[in-house]
Amino acid sequence: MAAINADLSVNGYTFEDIQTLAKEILKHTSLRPKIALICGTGLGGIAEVVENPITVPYESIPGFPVSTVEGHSGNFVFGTLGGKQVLLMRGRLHYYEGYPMWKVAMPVRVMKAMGIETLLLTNAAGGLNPKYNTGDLMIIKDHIDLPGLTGECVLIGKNDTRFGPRFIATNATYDHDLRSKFKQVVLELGYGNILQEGVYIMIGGPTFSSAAEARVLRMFGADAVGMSTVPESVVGRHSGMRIFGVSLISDMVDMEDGSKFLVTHEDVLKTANERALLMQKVFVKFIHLID
Ligand SMILES: O=P(O)(O)O[C@H]1O[C@H](CO)[C@@H](O)[C@H]1O
Ligand code: HPA
Repeated sequence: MAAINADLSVNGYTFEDIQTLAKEILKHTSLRPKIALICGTGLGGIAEVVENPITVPYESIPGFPVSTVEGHSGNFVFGTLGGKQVLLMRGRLHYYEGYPMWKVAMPVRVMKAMGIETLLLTNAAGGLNPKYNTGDLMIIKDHIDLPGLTGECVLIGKNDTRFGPRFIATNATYDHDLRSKFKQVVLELGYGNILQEGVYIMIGGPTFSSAAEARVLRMFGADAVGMSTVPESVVGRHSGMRIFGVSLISDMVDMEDGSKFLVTHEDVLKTANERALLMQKVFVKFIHLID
């Protein structure tokens, strides 16, 4: 296998590095999926319903970073879901783990090099919209890239146009057709009462928001807050992929001064666990409907 050069001036991984990683991963399977799903915190259970799974641990891929967060196991899983070939990323990389932004989203470039055309993003997020409840599913209709707005956009650095153009529009990132298909599936399964559609804001983490910060995020127009997803969707968009995202509202963010409720990662995992079966059912039917 060729060496990974990781040239920092071109966002760490060169175009050739990405092709090398893709080829290395594809050696494990003859499947060539066009749909990929990134599993959010505690949402890796979706991989358990993948038929004839082929698991490729990140640590078996030379030059690939590992996931360090509980609830993210660190494997690619190839197989069939809803009658379609799929690639699952079970274990994402986060900025707060100490990875630079370009590394956080690098797997999306590898996916593109493997032939992925549609990227499905899932995450656990804190609810900011007072109408939401813990356990709700929020289709992402738009995002706020808070790190990007403050100088940490994932696309910063020299641009190699083989990945995508220097400047890209990020409005209308989340595909309308996929959003309505997902809505249809959740309604058909009888879960319309927990379905929301809203704006996701990314913070760097790993601190959960203070009450004053949470009020600011709400004032910005965000409905849910998390520490992921946006770099992946921006890189997916940059490379011309169709994007869909959904947040599981794992906790309601406290905005009251002096409140005694202190959210923990265990709370987030608990909600994800409670919704694991539903997420499996929804994604099997949803993926079945994707062209
Ligand atoms: O966004 P995902 O990976 O689902 O995880 C969310 O849950 C973790 C906090 O409990 C953070 O990593 C946050 O981003
Ligand atoms: N805040 C930020 N990120 C999160 C939260 C939260 O409340 N829940 C899950 N990820």
